[in-house]
Amino acid sequence: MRGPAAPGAAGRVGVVLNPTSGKGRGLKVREKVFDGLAADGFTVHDLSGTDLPGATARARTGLTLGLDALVVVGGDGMVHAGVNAVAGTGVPLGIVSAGSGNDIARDLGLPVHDVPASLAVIREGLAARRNRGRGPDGEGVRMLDAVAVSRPGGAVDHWYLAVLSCGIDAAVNARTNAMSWPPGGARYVRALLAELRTFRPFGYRVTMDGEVWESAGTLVAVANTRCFGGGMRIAPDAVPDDGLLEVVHAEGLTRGQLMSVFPKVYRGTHVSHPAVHVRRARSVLIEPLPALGTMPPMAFADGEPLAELPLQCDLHPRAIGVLARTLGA
Ligand SMILES: Nc1ncnc2c1ncn2[C@@H]1O[C@H](COP(=O)(O)OP(=O)(O)OP(=O)(O)O)[C@@H](O)[C@H]1O
Repeated sequence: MRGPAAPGAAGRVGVVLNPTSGKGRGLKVREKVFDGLAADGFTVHDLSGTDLPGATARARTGLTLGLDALVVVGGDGMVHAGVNAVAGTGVPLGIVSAGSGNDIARDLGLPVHDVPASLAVIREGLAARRNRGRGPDGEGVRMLDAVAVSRPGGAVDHWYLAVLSCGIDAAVNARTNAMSWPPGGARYVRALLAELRTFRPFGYRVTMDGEVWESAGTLVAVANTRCFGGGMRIAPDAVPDDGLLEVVHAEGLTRGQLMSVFPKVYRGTHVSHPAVHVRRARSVLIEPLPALGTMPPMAFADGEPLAELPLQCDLHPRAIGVLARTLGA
């Protein structure tokens, strides 16, 4: 059995924990995470905040401590915060998944709702990295593409790792967040039904590496990984380290078509519907096109509200290192 490692011998990590993630799971696992990292020989800095922007800001500031890794504890929103802190810095991200959906951890093959297994990945990943020298890549760290989001022609405002969407799903998300009743999942269903009742297609112009698509549409999603929304395979063939984004767009579906296509998203079979199109690109500009439909909703990325259109998404190959299982382990 492993005994406790000497304090600080394994390195220095910052931890950003969301106590509200997974309906309070984040708070429940708090002690286990902090005690576990200390027992593994890490010096641990608590960089948690009181909300998502606060957590992101504290994580960014914490990087000046000279961290060997930033560890996020929570769901996809916390991975989003971590990505916004470490993108392009060379500091790897450790993920302890304690959220509701955990789409990113699942897509990357990381443990879900298993703190000891997540801590083992972090410990072993950093040990493998130490043994190989501190280069950006190598065993223990998986380099992934990340997506920079900006206003057209502007500076980078945000990063994301998984999926940006400004379709009906984003409208449902926004409506759910604005409701205080009923509790739990029923709120999402109620918002979905309300959105379907009043749905009129959005007007989009999407420019993908110069190719332009203009249409009344139901959804535009720009995906680096496969899933969003707790297991919906919106881009079933997306690969987060292939240097390409998958752009999924659905034409202006009728309510009936929507009801039949929606369940297929869980298996990823919606992409064979004749009104659903998938393109690969590195650079994607999404603009509202009022002549063809209503104003698309605010974009969500990694499940978090991001910004109104127009938005430019640019793929940056291998911009993020995520602590992952050592090959062969
Ligand atoms: N102290 C906090 N730190 C970070 N985020 C917080 C905090 N308090 C509330 N939040 C909110 O928690 C949300 C992110 O939650 P997170 O993604 O970690 O868990 P989840 O939503 O349960 O899981 P998933 O996104 O995987 O479904 C954000 O929308 C954020 O506004």
